[in-house]
Amino acid sequence: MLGELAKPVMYLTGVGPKKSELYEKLGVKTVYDLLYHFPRYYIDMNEPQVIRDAPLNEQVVLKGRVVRKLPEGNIRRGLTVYKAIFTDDTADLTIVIYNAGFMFKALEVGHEYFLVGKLTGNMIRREINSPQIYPADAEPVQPVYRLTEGITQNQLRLNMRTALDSLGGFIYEPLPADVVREQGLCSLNYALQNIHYPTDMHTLELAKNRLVFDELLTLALGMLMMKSRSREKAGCPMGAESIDEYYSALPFELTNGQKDAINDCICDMQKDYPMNRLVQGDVGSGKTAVAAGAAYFAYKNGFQTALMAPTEILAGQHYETLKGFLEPLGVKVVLLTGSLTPKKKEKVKSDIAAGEYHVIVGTHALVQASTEFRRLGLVITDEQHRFGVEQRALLAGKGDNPHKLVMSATPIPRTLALMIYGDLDISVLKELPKGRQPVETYAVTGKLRERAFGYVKQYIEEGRQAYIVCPMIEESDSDLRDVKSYAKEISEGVFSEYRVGLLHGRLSADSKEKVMKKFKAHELDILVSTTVVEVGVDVPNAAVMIIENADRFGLSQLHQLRGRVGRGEHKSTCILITDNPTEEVVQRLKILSKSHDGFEISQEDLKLRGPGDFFGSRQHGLPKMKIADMSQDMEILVKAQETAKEILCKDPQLDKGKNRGLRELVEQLFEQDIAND
Ligand SMILES: Nc1ncnc2c1ncn2[C@@H]1O[C@H](COP(=O)(O)OP(=O)(O)OP(=O)(O)O)[C@@H](O)[C@H]1O
Repeated sequence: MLGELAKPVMYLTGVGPKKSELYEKLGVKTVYDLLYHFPRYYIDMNEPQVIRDAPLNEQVVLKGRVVRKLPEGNIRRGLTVYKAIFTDDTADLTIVIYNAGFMFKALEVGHEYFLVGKLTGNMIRREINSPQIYPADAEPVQPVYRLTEGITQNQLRLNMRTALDSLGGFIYEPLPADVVREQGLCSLNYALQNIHYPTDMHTLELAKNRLVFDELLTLALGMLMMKSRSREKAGCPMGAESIDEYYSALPFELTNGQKDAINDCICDMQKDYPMNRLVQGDVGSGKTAVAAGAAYFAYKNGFQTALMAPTEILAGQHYETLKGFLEPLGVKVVLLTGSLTPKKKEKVKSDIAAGEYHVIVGTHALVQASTEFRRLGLVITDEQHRFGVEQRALLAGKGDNPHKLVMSATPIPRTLALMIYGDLDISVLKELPKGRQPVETYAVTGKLRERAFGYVKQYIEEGRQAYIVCPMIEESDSDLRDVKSYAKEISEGVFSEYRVGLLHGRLSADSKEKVMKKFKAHELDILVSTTVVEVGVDVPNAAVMIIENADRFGLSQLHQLRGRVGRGEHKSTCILITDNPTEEVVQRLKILSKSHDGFEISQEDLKLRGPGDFFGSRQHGLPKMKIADMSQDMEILVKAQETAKEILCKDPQLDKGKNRGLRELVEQLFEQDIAND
């Protein structure tokens, strides 16, 4: 299908072997890769500003002519400055170029140019330093690409032009004609020409829409095909056992959401293909009780359950919780982590293989090839976005195609969740357990730290516990707080009469576990910690949290951190301290004082910080997107999903001739992902 496009870039006129090595650093090996190396942004010269009105100290686009070139000056050795006077008849300015004599020489008096750069000086004497200069007949929208050392913007543009021209206007169209028509898309040929060299912003929009649609459609097809493939295989169908005794043994009444989610699982696990379900719930919504219910159902049916957590701390905690819920009912629970001694590990593993344990909780050690199960029926993963699709598949490969349950607190819109977890069904825990009060949240400057400490004291005196979170482990050159010196300072100073513990990621797994155990058992009053407490740590008696350098964290992360308090019936407080109270920081932190809804907060975070890492595909284990941004391209995402469903409904394996191009796209996208890992 690729034909000409599969040719190595080396064979393009103007590239050659040396440059093609540099191109590899950009992930560009073939002409196809080059064409899909999309611009980061564009410079639009369609509507240049007039010099007289152009603002100072901002990026501007100007059009005019060179009036005069001034004699060159040598500021010091190795630094030559070239100047020219430029006008558009509303005002003049001086172009200043350092060292790049070739650029200066190319300027011709009387000729017209576009200048792109920052105007400095004042309204009487304007200057533009080292501007980008384009002849007046250049293409009006100029792409700006991600580069690597040795390849300049102009070279890349030139090579791109050559690549586009070499295709002679013909590019294989992978989408079926009816899809292109129904979705009102432009052709792929048009899209590729115009994503690089749009004549204006409208053509760019058309091109972008088409390419984003292609990418999201491919992704949606792939995810749906994975889902249906897993349904083809027989699973571990279970019988309709009652789990009433689980409900009655719990120390609390489940919320309706929790009950529905457990029922969803029970229903799924009775089918003859494996369950693939995501339980999504905001911080503290009680996902573990859902997991335990599903595990108990598997137990009643004579199957083992494996629960995989992202950290040792969490694995330890899940182990304690599940033991508490399930052992009174006769279920044997065991913890299997990387930090067990080799001898102990061997023993635990052989007991698991012999079927001595019913529920096995652990970290990645669980996925190691050497762990054998006797009768694995259910695999639960916590916070799956840290694992990714392939890892999940690895664990699921054990046993006889077991049921799969994923728990996630990541608040993402449903459509997006469907895409990210496209191969999963979703249960959402909408409400929090009864009696929870919203965590009172204050954003203050460091000046109020003493008062914040006063609050903490008050809580401790009432029998509660406190977290203090800092961004760093050790002291560094930055002004950021670190847990080590902080813990020392407060335990020798303001909190000397209390028990202070220290937790961070560089402690050994054993020490981490010990500290967490002590904190859980209320043998510590204050835990000074890095963000290792962020995900899932559950100590309901902890009711106050101070977060230092709060401006360093994203809102969603702060929401996760804050979610460590307010998990019991006690009134709770979270104090965000910042020594950088700019207007923007204050606005951002205020959102947390107002909202307690993870979904709303993540939307705000998106608006303020842009998609960033949160939607980074690596986090979700999805193939990398080249142009689609799943947080921004929501409308196209929905259309792509609908189209994918329609196509697969008629042609589940994309075998038909007209869908063959799509099939190749799917294979390419998913294979590439595996290759990159
Ligand atoms: N229905 C309920 N009523 C009262 N308490 C509950 C209920 N369900 C769970 N809990 C308790 O609420 C706390 C939070 O539950 P859990 O740790 O499962 O939350 P989570 O959804 O995993 O949250 P996070 O994403 O923050 O880790 C636990 O102490 C748990 O025992």
